[in-house]
Amino acid sequence: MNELRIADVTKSYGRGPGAAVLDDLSLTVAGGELVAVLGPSGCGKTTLLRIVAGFLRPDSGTVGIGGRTVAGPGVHVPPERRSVGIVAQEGALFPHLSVARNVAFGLTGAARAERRVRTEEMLELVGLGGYGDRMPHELSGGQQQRVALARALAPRPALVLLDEPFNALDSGLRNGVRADVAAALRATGATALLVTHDQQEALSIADRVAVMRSGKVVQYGTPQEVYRHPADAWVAGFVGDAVLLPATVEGPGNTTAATALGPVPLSVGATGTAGATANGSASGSGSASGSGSAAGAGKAAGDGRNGTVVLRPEQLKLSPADSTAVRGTVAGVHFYGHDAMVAVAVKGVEGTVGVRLAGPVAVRPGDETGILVTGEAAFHPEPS
Ligand SMILES: Nc1ncnc2c1ncn2[C@@H]1O[C@H](COP(=O)(O)OP(=O)(O)OP(=O)(O)O)[C@@H](O)[C@H]1O
Repeated sequence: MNELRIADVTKSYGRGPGAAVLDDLSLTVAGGELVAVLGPSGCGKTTLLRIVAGFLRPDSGTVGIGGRTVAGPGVHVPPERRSVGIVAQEGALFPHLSVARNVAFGLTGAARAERRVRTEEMLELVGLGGYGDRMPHELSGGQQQRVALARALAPRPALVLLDEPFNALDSGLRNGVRADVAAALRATGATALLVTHDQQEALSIADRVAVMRSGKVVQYGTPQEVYRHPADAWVAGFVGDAVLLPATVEGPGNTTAATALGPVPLSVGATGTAGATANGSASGSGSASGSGSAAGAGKAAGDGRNGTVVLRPEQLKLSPADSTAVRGTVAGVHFYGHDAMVAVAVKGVEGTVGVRLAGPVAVRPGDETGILVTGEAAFHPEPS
């Protein structure tokens, strides 16, 4: 299978020391896997993709595709010889060529009949069978992106690189096209690296997510691992809405933390006492584990240790104001259709606490309410 192995890659655009855009970055994508590189604008995602594609050379480190080194000391295989298919953000189809000729573009070595069969097969795969004679401008944005994927997959590349491919699509269309693209990639067994700054996109379609910050992979794990056990408070906030509470470990076995919302049970290993890593790096390649290892695993953390508890808004519930729960005041209600977020001001918490509600919202700003925590939380000790 076509594994992608990025090892110790460093790249700077030459603005002196400290200007490294990629900082000793390592990441391994197993053959047939779809990995999303998720990070904020400017963290180096596109630079990484361009190095893998061969449009840029790393300052140091190596890139291997399917066991062959394509970039490294003294090695630079040009892009067209890397067996890499690329799906760009938008507008990447040749406007003067029909859909079929766009898809067939990379099939130069094949006989004409074979090209026709492969082209139609790829268009079927992306749900556009019979569209071969259309011109790109006769397609919607989502259809154009699916043609771009068909074109990338047609020559059976070892690796497919997708650079924010759904950015230009409106939100109604985006979910459907994402799912179709992920399904098409899986159907061909292609190894794929998708770059995005959209956490929903990364979590919903990738097998694993590499969270990038300032040129480094700070966490690498399955979507659930990254969401449930974020490596640090920054990752927690970046991959979803997070409630961060100052906390002190307490209780028998250090399994609970005292917070402004009352005692919160900590997930196994969350204080480093149960020996489990919580950031999912154990199931990764080992080459891209988070530097801020989740929950302080391995660090001595015991009763009285201070840190931060990370909860998700869906772990919080409202209860009657006269219940025994911790009380707060509703500061705002934001309705999103499928759910709503209620912001609650709680004594001892900076800002407000977000509570996600799936059903009807019975509270209004100014109301007193009780607030309950359900489930377990990750704990990040303060550095000692
Ligand atoms: N050709 C270049 N010359 C100099 N600096 C560059 C060049 N290309 C990118 N940079 C800088 O490198 C950093 C990383 O850029 P890159 O495009 O890789 O980030 P990104 O994570 O893809 O961002 P975005 O999501 O906004 O596309 C940025 O600070 C950017 O300004």
